Amino acid sequence: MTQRFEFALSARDGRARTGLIKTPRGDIRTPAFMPVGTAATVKAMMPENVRATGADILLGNTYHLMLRPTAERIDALGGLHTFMNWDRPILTDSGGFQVMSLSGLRKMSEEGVTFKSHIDGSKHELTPERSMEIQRLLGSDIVMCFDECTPFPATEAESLRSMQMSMRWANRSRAAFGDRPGYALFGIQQGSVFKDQRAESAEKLREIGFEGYAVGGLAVGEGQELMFDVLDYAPEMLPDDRPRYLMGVGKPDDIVGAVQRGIDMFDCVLPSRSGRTGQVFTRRGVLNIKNARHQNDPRPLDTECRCPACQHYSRAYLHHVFRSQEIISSMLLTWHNLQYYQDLMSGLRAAIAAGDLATFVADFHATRALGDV
Ligand SMILES: CNc1nc2cc3c(=O)[nH]c(N)nc3c(CCc3ccccc3)c2[nH]1
Repeated sequence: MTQRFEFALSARDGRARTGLIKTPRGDIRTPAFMPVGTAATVKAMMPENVRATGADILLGNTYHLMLRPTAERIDALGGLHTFMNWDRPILTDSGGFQVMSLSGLRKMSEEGVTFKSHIDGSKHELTPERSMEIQRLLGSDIVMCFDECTPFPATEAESLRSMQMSMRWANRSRAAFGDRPGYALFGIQQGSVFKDQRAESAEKLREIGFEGYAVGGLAVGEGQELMFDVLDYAPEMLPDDRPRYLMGVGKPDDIVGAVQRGIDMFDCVLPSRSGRTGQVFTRRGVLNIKNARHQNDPRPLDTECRCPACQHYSRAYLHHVFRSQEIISSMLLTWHNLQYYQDLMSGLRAAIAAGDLATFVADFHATRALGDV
């Protein structure tokens, strides 16, 4: 086990890369999908079962945990790893994105953001310094800079102002983070869909220096085509030898396209959240188990899947427990969707290592086009 945070690339295929992030709490195989554990739990999953799907790292959330149960209480109880019984790496977001998407009444300034809790209306403040302190109290292994995710659409002027404030906040985040061997601080590139601004942001982050870099400001409603247009140049503006994390992405085909464009790390609520609404990901596309067409179907969700849902239950059963709003429905569908995502990532890693990513991607799309999900 290393006491340092290291990233080693083991193979490349075009712009795609596969490698390993080594941390004191364990290794992360890249390209990696990181399940979201917002309130110190991946909903409907026990941590050992999240690990069983193949996940090497989980995500936590500064915004949610600072409101409830508070970072100070989690720290007093031994930190987030002990608190949620996950001893492998945890990445936490810095909170700004969630404030803008969840909180009531908020005021932005150069200092940071003040807002009212969506839980009880109490007043709170987040600044780069406070965000670093919260993430330190939580004990997260990968800390994200406090930034503003520029809303989409934004004019060039709005985007430039927002990005430049995020870069000043990145400076303050780096200063407040301090010297913490084995822990990593990731910078977040902004600049919306403007190439020159993405370049300016990347240069500023490189100047400051981070252990990893995120492409922020995407998956905010711009659509896949525009996202891929940005990814055609933005990732490669970031240091080649450090992990690149595309925040909030995404659907399986978003991930495949982003891996082809040089992204190493992903997070998305889709597999867990949509699982609870009956949406199921399979190699032949997406189905919704709520549909009456499944009520007599004895087949598993996906014949190639090794998860408990596919090994022991029929579509008919899963339809029944979903319709009956049984708790096991959320458990089995979440497990299956997370397993599907992890199997997709291990397929991508193997394909890059073998130098035949193009074949993998062609098969991925062809299988989904077969229909008959
Ligand atoms: C769904 N789309 C989406 N686009 C995002 C852009 C940004 C961005 O530009 N800056 C930051 N800081 N976060 C972003 C997030 C949240 C990702 C997250 C959620 C939960 C836990 C850990 C991490 C985003 N999510």
